[in-house]
Amino acid sequence: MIYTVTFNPSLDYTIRIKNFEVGTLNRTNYEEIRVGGKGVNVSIVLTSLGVENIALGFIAGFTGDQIESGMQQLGCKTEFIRLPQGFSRINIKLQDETETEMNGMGPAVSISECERFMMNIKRLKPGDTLVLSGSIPSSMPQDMYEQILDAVDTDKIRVVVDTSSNLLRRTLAYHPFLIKPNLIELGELFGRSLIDYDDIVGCAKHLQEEGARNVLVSMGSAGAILVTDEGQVFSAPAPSGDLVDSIGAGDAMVAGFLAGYLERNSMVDGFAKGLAAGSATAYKQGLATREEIIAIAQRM
Ligand SMILES: Nc1ncnc2c1ncn2[C@@H]1O[C@H](COP(=O)(O)OP(=O)(O)OP(=O)(O)O)[C@@H](O)[C@H]1O
Ligand SMILES: O=P(O)(O)OC[C@@]1(O)O[C@H](CO)[C@@H](O)[C@@H]1O
Repeated sequence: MIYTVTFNPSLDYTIRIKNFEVGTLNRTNYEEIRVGGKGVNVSIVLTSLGVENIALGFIAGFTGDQIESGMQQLGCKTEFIRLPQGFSRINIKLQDETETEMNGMGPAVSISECERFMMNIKRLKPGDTLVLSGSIPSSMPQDMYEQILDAVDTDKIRVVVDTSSNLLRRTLAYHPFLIKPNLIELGELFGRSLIDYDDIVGCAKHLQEEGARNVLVSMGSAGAILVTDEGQVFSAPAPSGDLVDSIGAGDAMVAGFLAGYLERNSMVDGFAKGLAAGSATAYKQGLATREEIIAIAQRM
């Protein structure tokens, strides 16, 4: 079984405003609300690809109800812990010439609720996959990912981590099966901006020395590079297409990678499906469906 973890799921309110101006009234010319949060997005794409999974995390209030029912309508299995107070966040994605994101702080999570969450982790079995995605709300212990990794045997459970650079680095000592930094996050980890192929591969290998097994570096329109624990390096540009909205492309890539990898335990299949799922998502509004991913994969 694959379990995805999203501590702070969201409703993503995507709006377009022509010539957005700060400090004045702006009106939208496009708006849409979708269920979001990194692990939630991974669950939605996995489900669309026919890969069974369970979404874990916390929800609260009317927005939390909407997140849960929205996911269930998409066929996802959810086992969220419902918080007694507050509401799950609404993240604003403002599209103008550029993309501006305003992510909410989300509801407060108490220590006892964190302890309750840890009970979920105890039930993981050898062969399961655990996807740790996204930020940790400020109300929660910032070592929550480490607490989880302390409780699982990462030799027997495949752990995938996709989170901000500082939280990501703290998980490396636990030997996660896969980490997926984007180019900016990888650059933050090494204190410089990365553009050179050899430099990127070198940094990925450095993260392996720090403990990561496989490192998938996503590079937006430039595609991705995968450095495996067997020393192979795969790299490919993104398949061609017209960018519509890249939000969730990284999450789709994680889901595509897992779906592709788990079919035959093949890194190259994971890499190809991850790339297809990421770009298929970037070329449409919202997350790509199975059909859209297959269509892109067929012309790669
Ligand atoms: N503009 C784009 N054109 C084509 N493919 C893209 C584009 N943006 C993203 N992708 C595809 O999606 C993959 C992941 O994208 P990206 O590197 O932006 O991840 P990310 O920063 O984690 O994304 P996000 O946080 O928005 O989910 C890329 O490797 C690529 O295959
Ligand atoms: O605030 P976090 O947890 O870092 O990221 C949350 C988020 O921006 O990531 C997803 C896209 O990857 C969105 O659906 C969601 O709004």
